[in-house]
Amino acid sequence: MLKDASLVQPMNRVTIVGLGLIGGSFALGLKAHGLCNEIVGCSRSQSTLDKGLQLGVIDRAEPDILKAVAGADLVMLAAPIGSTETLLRAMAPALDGSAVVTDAGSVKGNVVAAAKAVFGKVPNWFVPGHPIAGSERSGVEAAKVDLYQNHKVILTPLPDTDPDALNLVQHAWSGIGAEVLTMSVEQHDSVLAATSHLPHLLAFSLVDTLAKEDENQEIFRYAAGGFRDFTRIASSDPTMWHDIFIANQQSILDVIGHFSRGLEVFKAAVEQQDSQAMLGIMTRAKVARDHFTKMLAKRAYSKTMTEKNVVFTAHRGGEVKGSIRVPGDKSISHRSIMMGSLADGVTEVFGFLEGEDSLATLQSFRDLGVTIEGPNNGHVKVYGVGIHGLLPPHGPLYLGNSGTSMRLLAGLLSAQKFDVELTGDESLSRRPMGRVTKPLAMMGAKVDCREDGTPPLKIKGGQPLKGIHYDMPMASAQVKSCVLLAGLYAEGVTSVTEPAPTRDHTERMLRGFGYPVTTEGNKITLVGGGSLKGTTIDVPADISSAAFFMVAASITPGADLTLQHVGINPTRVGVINILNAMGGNLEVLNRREVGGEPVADIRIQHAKLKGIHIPEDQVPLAIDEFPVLFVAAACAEGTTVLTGAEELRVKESDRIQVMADGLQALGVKADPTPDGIVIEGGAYGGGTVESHGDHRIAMSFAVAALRAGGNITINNCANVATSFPNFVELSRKVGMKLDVAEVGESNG
Ligand SMILES: O=C(O)C1=C[C@@H](OP(=O)(O)O)[C@@H](O)[C@H](O)C1
Ligand SMILES: C=C(OP(=O)(O)O)C(=O)O
Repeated sequence: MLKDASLVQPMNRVTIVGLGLIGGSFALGLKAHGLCNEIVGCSRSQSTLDKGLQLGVIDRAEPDILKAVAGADLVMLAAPIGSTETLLRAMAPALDGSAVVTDAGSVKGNVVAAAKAVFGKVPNWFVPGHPIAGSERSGVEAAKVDLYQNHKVILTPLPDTDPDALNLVQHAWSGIGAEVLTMSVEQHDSVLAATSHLPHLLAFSLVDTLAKEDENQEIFRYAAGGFRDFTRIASSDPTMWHDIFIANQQSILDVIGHFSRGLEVFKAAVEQQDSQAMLGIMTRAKVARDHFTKMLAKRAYSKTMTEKNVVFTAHRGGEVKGSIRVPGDKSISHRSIMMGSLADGVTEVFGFLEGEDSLATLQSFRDLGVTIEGPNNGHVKVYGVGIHGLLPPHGPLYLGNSGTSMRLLAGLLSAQKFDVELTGDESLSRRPMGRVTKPLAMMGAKVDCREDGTPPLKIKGGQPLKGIHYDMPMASAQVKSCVLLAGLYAEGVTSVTEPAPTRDHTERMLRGFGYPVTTEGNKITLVGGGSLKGTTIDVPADISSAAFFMVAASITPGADLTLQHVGINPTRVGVINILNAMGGNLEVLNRREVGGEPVADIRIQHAKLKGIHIPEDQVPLAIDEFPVLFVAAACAEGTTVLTGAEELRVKESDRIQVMADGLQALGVKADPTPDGIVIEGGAYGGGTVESHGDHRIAMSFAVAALRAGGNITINNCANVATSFPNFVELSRKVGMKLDVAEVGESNG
């Protein structure tokens, strides 16, 4: 048996049994990467062996299988899977345990059964494998040196498989550029039945069906585009696919049954001209397909901190001039999908934020069975399923970076009949969820998190909820909304008191959907058991995104900027109040009300800012704006003191510490305190800062460059897309000088 040390040495001899596209490409890869000194080819066909020698795929041809296998370090079985048992039996006398044997068959259950039939049990030197690569071309002449480059190879070791044998096979595949995964034989066969065997079967069947039609000549003459794309794989090798359909019979029959039921549903929708059902199927399919395409191209749908490091270089200086509209409000966008889904009838949303956070909410409701069209330029159409119409999702709901999605969904889903799990990215997985699981437990919900109170959240379905009064220990709109959304399903009255006013979009929007909610002082109350009626929602521009430009204009000499259609809900205007209290020049113009939310245009001109002690009653009203307000403080004359803001420590990052570190790196005197920060204004330089994957930190330091003595390099900025996907474009439009690059791997 080859031991570990041999892994760094090239193998002495590899024998390929069955010299076609798959075996030949493996041989070429091993040779090209110097992983093997000699390749022996074995085939029943002399002409194949001759071709293999001629093309340089093999070094030696050996038609006698016993001779071919003797003395090999590795034997690759790459013949059609129907012949596996015969070939193993033929080579058995030459296998004394010194060679590792692997295979490349598309089905693993039958290969394992063949090995058992020949050897009594699966030998520990046998490592079943399957490269997920191929082409509709076959034969040794189609072999390609890079066929497996960046392709997946699945190995299905058994409990007894020798770890050294597994290592050797893994090393061979990864050495030729493949990505090696392991899974069980059963899992492999059912996954492949769905993702490979069924599509091939359908392609063969469709072409055969059409070819039998009388007018087939006509059909094929005009069959371009869709037909060609869909049926490319019907040119694959029939013998090989025959063997696969026999070998993986049960899994294939299961998946054909599943597919047939889906086809029947689609057929009925077409028959009945049921537009909602048809659009539901197709939008879900399109989204899923786009998602897979991005995943396969390694561009994640939701940008996370483990991806490439997106680096902003914010050049010192620049202007802030003109008139822009920032994207839609994130809080309102989340809620529009949630309530639109629970409503009876259709809800149309305009101005929806196409950022990763609100898209995570949208995707979750698709996963919960809701048909949602769009977003197309901020237009979303939600076909509400009614308050009891959500369906169990097929897996955990992934909420990316979005705390709002997780906490609000926790409330809403704790009252459903089905179990569901909520997961998120690295940052969200560190954020406290005890603040929602506690009141939900009081209502009778069963929501588990990790021992330290962090996600994932596992919600047990079928729990009857009862209304409670909850006196919130912290000012949090997410906790308030979570309890109120659970309250929709609870028996009796649910009420919440908040220690300070927080954003009231949930209450306003529930009323907009015709659900009575009362607010008396700091107490919000609703009664469970009602229903929501679909409506139209116009999402104003997000004041939290506008805030970056409010500060940018305030600190930049000569600046004069108008921000259009900004939501100025009184529970959100802390940033305007604070900047004006610092001596800022912000005018609120053209006030109007759109769909229950006040909106205005805001004109900001440069002003000399001065440091202040920020009034604590403004803290919840500007909770997301503090990172950029700290930049304003760094540009102000004198000292700015923030207190009562410990909540900032549990956002996407610890925003007090991370901002203090970044400001200090630029030479600003910034002293963090447990519940705030003390910042001395004055001149500062350039430098490199870490955003820790927090969108608001990244954008704040981009703004800081307007007054910096040098350029500012900001690491880990991919998550700007969570709340403000066109931040860079709009920054440049107003005259800021921002460059973006993607480098290496992110370090989080
Ligand atoms: O309800 C909401 O939409 C939000 C509430 C706030 O969080 P907390 O409730 O944790 O303060 C805020 O920071 C977040 O960006 C959005
Ligand atoms: C705190 C924020 O969002 P969330 O809690 O939804 O992640 C934010 O956007 O600043």
